[in-house]
Amino acid sequence: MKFGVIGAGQMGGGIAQVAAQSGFDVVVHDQQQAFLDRGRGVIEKSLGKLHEKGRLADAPETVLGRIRFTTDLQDFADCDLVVEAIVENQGVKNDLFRQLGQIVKPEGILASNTSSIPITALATASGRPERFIGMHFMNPVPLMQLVEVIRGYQTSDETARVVTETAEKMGKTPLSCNDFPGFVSNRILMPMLNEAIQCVMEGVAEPEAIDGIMKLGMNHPMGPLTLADFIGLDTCLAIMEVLHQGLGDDKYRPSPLLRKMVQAGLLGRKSGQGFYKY
Ligand SMILES: CC(=O)CC(=O)SCCNC(=O)CCNC(=O)[C@H](O)C(C)(C)COP(=O)(O)OP(=O)(O)OC[C@H]1O[C@@H](n2cnc3c(N)ncnc32)[C@H](O)[C@@H]1OP(=O)(O)O
Ligand SMILES: NC(=O)C1=CN([C@@H]2O[C@H](COP(=O)(O)OP(=O)(O)OC[C@H]3O[C@@H](n4cnc5c(N)ncnc54)[C@H](OP(=O)(O)O)[C@@H]3O)[C@@H](O)[C@H]2O)C=CC1
Repeated sequence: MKFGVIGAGQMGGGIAQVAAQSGFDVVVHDQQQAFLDRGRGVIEKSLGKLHEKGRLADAPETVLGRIRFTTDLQDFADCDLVVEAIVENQGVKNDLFRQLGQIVKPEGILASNTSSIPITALATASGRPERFIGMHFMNPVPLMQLVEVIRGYQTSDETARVVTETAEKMGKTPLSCNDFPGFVSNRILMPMLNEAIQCVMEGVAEPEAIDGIMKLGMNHPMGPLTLADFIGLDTCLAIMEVLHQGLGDDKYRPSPLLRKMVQAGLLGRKSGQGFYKY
């Protein structure tokens, strides 16, 4: 299978890495060479760690050798499956899928790693709704077991079968759900993170205490503010906006503090500062 990934950020890089670890030929796109170089560096570091721990079947160079980096979308013409992992913005994703629908061979499947945006709407933009699906990996992709598979209104059984089997070949556990805002994962996770941010805003406790209470008290591997910083506060805000708008209930209102931090450019780990400094 020829596997395409659009976006060499934290998710796109991780998806490309795990696809290559599974033996697929992978092509990865980003808008500029500098972003591809950064993504390649992150993949190299991750492969090095996994190799050290004996968790890689092939040598890191062999895995890396299966990945081609490009700034040209035309290189996706012969892909069997293309997974998009660019910014969580419906307009930007629609534009990309309009282009990919024209470029990728007609039998190719297009998938989005979106955290919350309606799969059915993106499927329409692609012009091939039967061969369109949500393939939602979790962060960090090399370590997390789940792929949430989201069927759009017109996704075919064959598309769902191919994507489920591909996720299994990547060593993941695919679990499926229907196309509702935030799907299952972020409809349940993100309100908790938003509530933790609201607790900071209201002075309920310091960030360290909020994270400590949830880690030690609920056995969560990361506290909610550490996790929000890890995901990216811009992405968290975008997901809350989709939940709020899509479900029409004020219980999903983004915390004003979350909004303010994103406006200030404090995006978490990726910008060097969020609730903590990195
Ligand atoms: C927003 C969405 O749409 C959906 C989402 O993805 S929501 C986010 C979902 N993800 C989570 O909730 C993650 C929660 N956190 C965790 O599960 C864990 O903290 C974790 C799996 C990330 C890390 O595991 P941990 O047991 O806490 O141990 P930790 O010591 O931090 O890391 C384990 C090792 O993995 C390594 N590691 C971390 N990321 C890695 C990566 N990408 N590749 C390779 N190795 C990695 C660490 O460096 C560490 O190595 P050492 O032992 O050599 O130091
Ligand atoms: N962060 C997370 O924990 C998770 C995120 N997701 C989803 O994955 C997707 C990517 O998230 P993540 O990897 O965290 O984000 P990053 O910010 O790490 O990467 C975003 C990628 O999108 C590219 N991009 C930004 N703007 C545009 C644009 N206008 N046109 C084309 N490409 C653009 C970026 O390139 P550049 O460097 O050029 O800006 C970068 O490659 C989102 O849909 C997100 O919701 C899903 C699961 C978990």
